[in-house]
Amino acid sequence: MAVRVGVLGATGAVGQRLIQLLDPHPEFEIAALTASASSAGKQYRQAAKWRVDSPIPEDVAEMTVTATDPDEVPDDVDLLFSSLPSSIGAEVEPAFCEAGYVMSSNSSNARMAEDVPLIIPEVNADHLELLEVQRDERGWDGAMVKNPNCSTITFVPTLAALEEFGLERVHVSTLQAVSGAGYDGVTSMEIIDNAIPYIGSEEEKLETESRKLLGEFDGAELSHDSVEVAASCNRISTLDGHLENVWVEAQEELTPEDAADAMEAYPSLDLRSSPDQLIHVFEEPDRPQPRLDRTLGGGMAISAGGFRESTFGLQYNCLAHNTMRGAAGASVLNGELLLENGYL
Ligand SMILES: NC(=O)C1=CN([C@@H]2O[C@H](COP(=O)(O)OP(=O)(O)OC[C@H]3O[C@@H](n4cnc5c(N)ncnc54)[C@H](OP(=O)(O)O)[C@@H]3O)[C@@H](O)[C@H]2O)C=CC1
Ligand SMILES: N[C@@H](CC(=O)OP(=O)(O)O)C(=O)O
Repeated sequence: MAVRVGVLGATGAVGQRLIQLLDPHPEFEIAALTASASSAGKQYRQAAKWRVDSPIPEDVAEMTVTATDPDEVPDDVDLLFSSLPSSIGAEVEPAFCEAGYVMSSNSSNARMAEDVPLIIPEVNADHLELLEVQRDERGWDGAMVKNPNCSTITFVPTLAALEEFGLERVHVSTLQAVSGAGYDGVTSMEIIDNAIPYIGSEEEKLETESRKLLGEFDGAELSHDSVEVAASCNRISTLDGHLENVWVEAQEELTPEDAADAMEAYPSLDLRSSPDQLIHVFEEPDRPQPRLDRTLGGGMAISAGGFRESTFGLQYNCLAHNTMRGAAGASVLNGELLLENGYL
């Protein structure tokens, strides 16, 4: 029987992607949709300005949106996907977990909290056991799992593939699509014929979340990895797909061929939304490119290419679809991991 799920922030850009992925999902059944007070009580088709590139699912369109309040969500909903603005998430997500709901959240609040697992299933599924610590400390029947920032998700799997070489220092520079800023995030007058070398708090997120993801969980505490990470983030005028330039200094000798082989061999999982091949390695020097490569693996694969030796160690480029692998798809994958591990 399918698990009954709810979407918090269901009318937003990420909420709509979540509905697009969850509606046909064989393991999940959409049973609750929440948004702000101005949407509560409306039919979903009236509350949401549907902008996703497939028709609005008819059964979802007929559902009534409720306020984002634990008392408004039916008790037989077992899993919540949250795509709320982080300031709202910080207020309401703990109340849902306290009320017994298990939550897979995309919002950035609490990602760095010591007892909150920040998960990319193919990289650190073992960190999920941190939920036992979380439940002990907070007295929750529910649980909270986070997925990282979309730019973090793009480069961390490639670093995980190189960990055996002893990562010391990483520099990453991003070229981020406009969809990452949301529908109203940057105006056409700002971004056409332009690039913006600033995305608020993004650099700090890449630098800290990456070390948490690559850290070790010993059954009681999570220690962050010692690799030093420096990031520089830029908005460009692509629609979807974050492209990143990465430089890696390692303890061991790390040639371009070693790196390409390690990434190609890095395993995926057999969760329903995991791609068959997690990291696609391109030999062509001008790939990956956002328009050509963002939909690989149904938008859930990472791609990499342009491997070369540089003054600052190994250099390469990587890419992922920011609203699929980087947001809604990442939350769904974490929901599948929670299901597989008996949390639902
Ligand atoms: N856009 C993207 O590609 C990415 C976004 N994210 C993150 O995901 C989250 C959502 O982003 P996005 O979908 O773009 O945001 P949107 O602004 O498009 O959607 C926000 C959602 O939250 C609801 N909401 C707003 N205020 C409240 C409130 N006071 N109480 C309850 N619900 C409220 C909105 O409801 P209503 O329609 O009623 O206002 C809407 O459903 C953010 O934390 C963002 O940083 C992460 C990665 C990528
Ligand atoms: N800041 C990201 C999207 C985002 O909302 O990130 P976060 O999930 O960390 O809030 C971008 O602009 O591409």
